[in-house]
Amino acid sequence: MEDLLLKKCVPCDKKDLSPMREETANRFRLQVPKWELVSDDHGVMKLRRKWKVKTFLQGLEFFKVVAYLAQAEDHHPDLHLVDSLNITIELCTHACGGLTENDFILAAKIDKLPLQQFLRHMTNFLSC
Ligand SMILES: C[C@H](O)[C@H](O)[C@H]1CNC2=NC(N)=NC(=O)C2=N1
Repeated sequence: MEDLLLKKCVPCDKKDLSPMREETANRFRLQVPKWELVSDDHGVMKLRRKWKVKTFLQGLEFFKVVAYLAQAEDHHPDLHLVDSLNITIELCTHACGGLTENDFILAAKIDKLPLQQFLRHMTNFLSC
């Protein structure tokens, strides 16, 4: 499997786009092991990772860094900041209601962002 970091998200407005199967998703996930594979109430597969930030404002700064990456890739994660300090990012491809390679590319690139400055404990750097 090619290095996700060397790839770029592709436009996902194509009608023939279909979500990957769980087996394929599990294979891709080996490259982004900090992300869990989850299914929502409608059975839509997503990637999810959690962090704890130092302050609420740092949470928003965290989002801003992720947002610039998302804009550059034209692929947009769901960003949650709950109970002031708890961040959850979920990735799926809305256009097809499931996971595509784009989600794994973005996950790999988020993992490489220098986010330590925002995080509450160094132990949480690897997620909490
Ligand atoms: C043309 C462009 O690729 C699409 O509008 C993108 C924008 N960002 C997106 N982000 C996500 N997460 N899912 C999408 O289907 C999606 N579509």
